[in-house]
Amino acid sequence: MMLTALGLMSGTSLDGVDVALIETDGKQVKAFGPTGYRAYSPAERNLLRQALSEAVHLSQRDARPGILADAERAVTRAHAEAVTAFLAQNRMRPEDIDIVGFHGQTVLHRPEKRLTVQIGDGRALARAIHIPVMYDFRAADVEAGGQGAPFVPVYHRALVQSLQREGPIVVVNIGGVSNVTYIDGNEALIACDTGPGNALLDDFMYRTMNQAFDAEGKFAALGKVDEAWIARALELPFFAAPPPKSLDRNDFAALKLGDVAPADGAATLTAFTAAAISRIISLLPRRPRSWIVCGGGARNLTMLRMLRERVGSATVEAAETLGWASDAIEAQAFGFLAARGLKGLPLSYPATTGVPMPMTGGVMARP
Ligand SMILES: Nc1ncnc2c1ncn2[C@@H]1O[C@H](COP(=O)(O)OP(=O)(O)OP(=O)(O)O)[C@@H](O)[C@H]1O
Ligand SMILES: CC(=O)N[C@H]1[C@@H]2OC[C@@H](O2)[C@@H](O)[C@@H]1O[C@H](C)C(=O)O
Repeated sequence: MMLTALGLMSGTSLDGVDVALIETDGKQVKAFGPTGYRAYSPAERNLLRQALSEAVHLSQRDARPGILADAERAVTRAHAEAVTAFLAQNRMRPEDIDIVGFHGQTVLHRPEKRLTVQIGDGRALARAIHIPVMYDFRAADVEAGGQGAPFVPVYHRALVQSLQREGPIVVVNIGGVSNVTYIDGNEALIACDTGPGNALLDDFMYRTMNQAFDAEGKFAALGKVDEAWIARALELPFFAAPPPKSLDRNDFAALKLGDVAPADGAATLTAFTAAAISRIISLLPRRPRSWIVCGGGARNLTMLRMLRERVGSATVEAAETLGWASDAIEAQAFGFLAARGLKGLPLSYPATTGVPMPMTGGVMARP
């Protein structure tokens, strides 16, 4: 049975809520619908940053001490507003949507402690928007001993099904953190986080240039890459570990560049992201022939160039050039995952999150 699924994603970049509609049976995507976006206000972004700091002390997934309760209310409200605006813009009613997939906002990710925390109240959202909501997608996986991330790989596989490209194919998502999905014919999916995405670079741009990010990678293009710094950073044990593996947004925040010219720092951090992504090649069964890049990092032309320089003769294409809605892929993915969860299909696999067996998940809230 085909479902009309609305996916909602608030990623590690803390920029806002992505909204995307798809028609799916949880296996294939029949049609892509409209997309939407609701930016966080500066005050909301600030609240989320504080929530991330406070969440470091959490030891239970459902505890909301201090500012985390405020942050959760703000996240739920922002998502409700995003859905209401989306429905109005597209002249739709709540009854037109079968299910909402609500990721929430990750504030802490510690898979080694079987802990991953996404704030956002699924029940309150269902009541506010009058649509059934599936949420807490990562909970069952971490509880069973999985990494709890990445979850987008099943959706990447569905997207790649209709694509004519030489395999193995890797889909890379460069968000706050980067993750890859390796697809090689009918073999099992392999996936993992690879290291930093844009988060280190964004934080650096904010500190040194008072800018939220390096638009199109123009600033990094002016700088000189410190390859020795990158080689040292890549010695961290995370990079040599085979998949599955996953990261918290701030896992590399302690890496310091020292006293560098801002453009050189931006160039080095951009190259670090590209180098960490290409580091995965030697940990995969076969060398990928085609790389498809999605997430905000696909708009960073310097990052794309640096990735091209590090993947040998393989092709590197931005997802947008294939007609995929790059910014909406994660939101689409959570709509797709909600449809899968509703049907009891697996969301994660031993080779994507390290969960002992293919695992379904998601918690349902009805209005
Ligand atoms: N025009 C652009 N030029 C360069 N970089 C850009 C551009 N637009 C977005 N980005 C980068 O992409 C980031 C946002 O990426 P994205 O929306 O994929 O992240 P996310 O979904 O929040 O993260 P994650 O996938 O880790 O959850 C921005 O913070 C910025 O660094
Ligand atoms: C715990 C968490 O929220 N992880 C995010 C983060 O952002 C990118 C990368 O790290 C990925 O593992 C994941 O997001 C995508 C949506 C995923 O689960 O596939």
